[in-house]
Amino acid sequence: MNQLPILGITMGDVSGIGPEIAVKALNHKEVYETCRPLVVGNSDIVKRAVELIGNDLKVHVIEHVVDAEFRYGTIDVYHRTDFNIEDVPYGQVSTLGGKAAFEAIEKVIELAMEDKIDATITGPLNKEALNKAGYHYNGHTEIYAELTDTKRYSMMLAHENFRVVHVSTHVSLRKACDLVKKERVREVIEIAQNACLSLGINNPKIAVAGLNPHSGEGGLFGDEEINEIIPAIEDARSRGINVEGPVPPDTVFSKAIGGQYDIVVAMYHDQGHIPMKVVGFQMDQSTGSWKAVNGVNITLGLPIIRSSVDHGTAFDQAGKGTASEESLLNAISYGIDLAKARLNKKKS
Ligand SMILES: NC(=O)C1=CN([C@@H]2O[C@H](COP(=O)(O)OP(=O)(O)OC[C@H]3O[C@@H](n4cnc5c(N)ncnc54)[C@H](O)[C@@H]3O)[C@@H](O)[C@H]2O)C=CC1
Ligand SMILES: O=C(CO)COP(=O)(O)O
Repeated sequence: MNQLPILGITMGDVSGIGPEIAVKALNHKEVYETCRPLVVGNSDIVKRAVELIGNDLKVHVIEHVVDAEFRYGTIDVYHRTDFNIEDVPYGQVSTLGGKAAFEAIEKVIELAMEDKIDATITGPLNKEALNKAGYHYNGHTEIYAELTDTKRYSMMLAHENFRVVHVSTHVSLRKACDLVKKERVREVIEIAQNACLSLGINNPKIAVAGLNPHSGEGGLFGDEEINEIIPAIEDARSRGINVEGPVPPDTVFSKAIGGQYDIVVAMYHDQGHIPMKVVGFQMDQSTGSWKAVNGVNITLGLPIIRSSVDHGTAFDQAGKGTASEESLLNAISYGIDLAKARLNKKKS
């Protein structure tokens, strides 16, 4: 590739830590050596974040992607949604915050669908604010699926070589059990396989977690494994996919971290999220503050690339200048790799 990929970065909810971590990430010179980043969102909010951090980054407002300078020291901002920043104080849920977040996502998706940018990178949304503003979605995943007209998709979390893809995400635990169906499990196995291939992993080894304790213990603790999960695995195997399971959910993640699997298919949100965050989020015992907040959230199955932080809006830390930009840097790095793989695939 002659030119570096163009990344459109949203700040998520403007009352959270999203703007701060966007500005902190773009203060890393090496980011500009690997991609051409621009921020999509309100330019006054970016200026507020620059003031909060106290660095000397300039803000360059653009109306078209071609106007961007992509130069370290200046943040190109594709301005969206006018409002007074006093109306969106730090740490508060507001309809304005929800509206601004949605409009930035809508725009970044449009830019990617029009091939004006190569990947989208998203900051954390506050789902309460989003819904208060009248956008009735559970998160980015569902917004992206609808606005790109995608029917087969799934959420993947990754921390280095540890990857988890989910059969369901933002539903109640009760409903999540009902969503463990052969067709969906098989679909997610295929999505996992394609994700690994696009990351350059040949013949990926996929583990499918069970739903119940000890994967149901032969039907003693639930029959989803027998009726839904095993048939899905057998079906995927018959199509040449290197898949194993149901692996008891209490040990499957340790095995994956130990290098036995390239990706794990988790049956519901917290089954996959908890191990990922135990690994990526590390608290300092002596200070009680976070010393690491790592990991990335990728929506698989879309016609465009969406890579995201895997933490939330952290309203408790908003406006304090203490937020970590690590997860956003992870998301940028993943977005670059996926964009390069995609551009290479288009060429071949
Ligand atoms: N990618 C996204 O858009 C995500 C959005 N959310 C949303 O965020 C909101 C708050 O969710 P919570 O469950 O409280 O999770 P959270 O991730 O915002 O906060 C959990 C803990 O981690 C800390 N934390 C999070 N990110 C940090 C960072 N970059 N640097 C330092 N500390 C950090 C927070 O201060 C808090 O102590 C909810 O509305 C939730 O739906 C949650 C996860 C992902
Ligand atoms: O809340 C999240 C993970 O639990 C993030 O969801 P989205 O990626 O759909 O916004």
